[in-house]
Amino acid sequence: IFFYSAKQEFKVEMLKGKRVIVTGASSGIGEQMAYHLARTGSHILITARTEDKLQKVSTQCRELGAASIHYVSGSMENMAFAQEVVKEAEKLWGGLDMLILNHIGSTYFGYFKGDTEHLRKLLEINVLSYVTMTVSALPMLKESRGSIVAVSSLAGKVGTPFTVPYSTTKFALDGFFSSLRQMLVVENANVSITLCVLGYINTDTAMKTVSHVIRNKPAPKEECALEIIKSGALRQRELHYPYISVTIPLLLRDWAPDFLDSLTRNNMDIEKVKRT
Ligand SMILES: NC(=O)C1=CN([C@@H]2O[C@H](COP(=O)(O)OP(=O)(O)OC[C@H]3O[C@@H](n4cnc5c(N)ncnc54)[C@H](OP(=O)(O)O)[C@@H]3O)[C@@H](O)[C@H]2O)C=CC1
Ligand SMILES: CC(C)CCC[C@@H](C)[C@H]1CC[C@H]2[C@@H]3C(=O)C=C4C[C@@H](O)CC[C@]4(C)[C@H]3CC[C@]12C
Repeated sequence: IFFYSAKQEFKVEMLKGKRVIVTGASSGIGEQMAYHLARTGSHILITARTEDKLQKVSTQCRELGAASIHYVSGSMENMAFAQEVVKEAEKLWGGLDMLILNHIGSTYFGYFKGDTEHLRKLLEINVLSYVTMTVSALPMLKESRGSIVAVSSLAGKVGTPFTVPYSTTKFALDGFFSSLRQMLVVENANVSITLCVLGYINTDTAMKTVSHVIRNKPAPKEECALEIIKSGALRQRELHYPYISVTIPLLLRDWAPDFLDSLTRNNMDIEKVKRT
């Protein structure tokens, strides 16, 4: 099976002229995904809260060769806004080929003090808005035999310390999208779901939040963004990026969980985490 099932190769033409939504595209990995999509000549709709940043990203996308570029600004705390973004795609293009869910609400890397309200808000932004957009986009995606890409984390597959609310939301994405993937097969719907399991990436937010604590080197956001887009276009079930630093912990997870837990802690300078 290994030798005869040659993997399909990614080609730029796969995305040329495709209609794609990218959320959280005003900075970090989402911004880089918009640039890669622009280079492949896709129709792009980007969203986040900060309008002036979206404007700058749009200008850059136009220069890089996007077939078309639009943005809508608003907060994913609001489910009506999540629906509105999908409706905007329908208005613009009358259909959709790929939905890339990438935004997250801001969170802390530190001690969990039982702040249920923060967790509730984060569940809304990181999970419920993903569900809302998926539900609104599914009719169009079924029609186009399109793809859903959900950006998650190693912290949404294994327990990492200091990320209690964040990990809660990312584990939930695995539950929702893995079960939905099964349902789409049962219903004979040809819509692919890709869950992206990412390790530590060098975005400004991540560097500001954890670079003083995490000992290993972050992977580049540009390459990360490209791998996410490729995995979506190839309709892969999961992306592990960076490959080794995600795949090894996932292999250890079910067989040596305590060992993995200690490995993860040893990778951090725990003394440097603020105790406020
Ligand atoms: N960087 C890392 O080390 C890792 C990142 N990931 C995942 O990668 C993805 C991207 O992360 P990264 O690029 O680092 O994050 P960034 O902080 O750089 O980007 C987050 C994006 O989400 C937007 N956003 C924030 N709050 C809201 C809101 N309430 N409503 C709508 N949009 C919002 C931000 O724009 P604005 O503020 O303008 O709204 C921004 O565009 C996330 O899903 C994250 O979990 C996974 C593993 C590791
Ligand atoms: C087996 C171990 C060596 C691996 C440990 C990897 C750990 C340390 C890595 C894997 C995923 C990473 C987090 C992540 O997914 C996203 C964010 C959000 C961002 O805004 C702030 C940083 C934060 C919390 C990252 C912190 C570091 C994490 C936990």
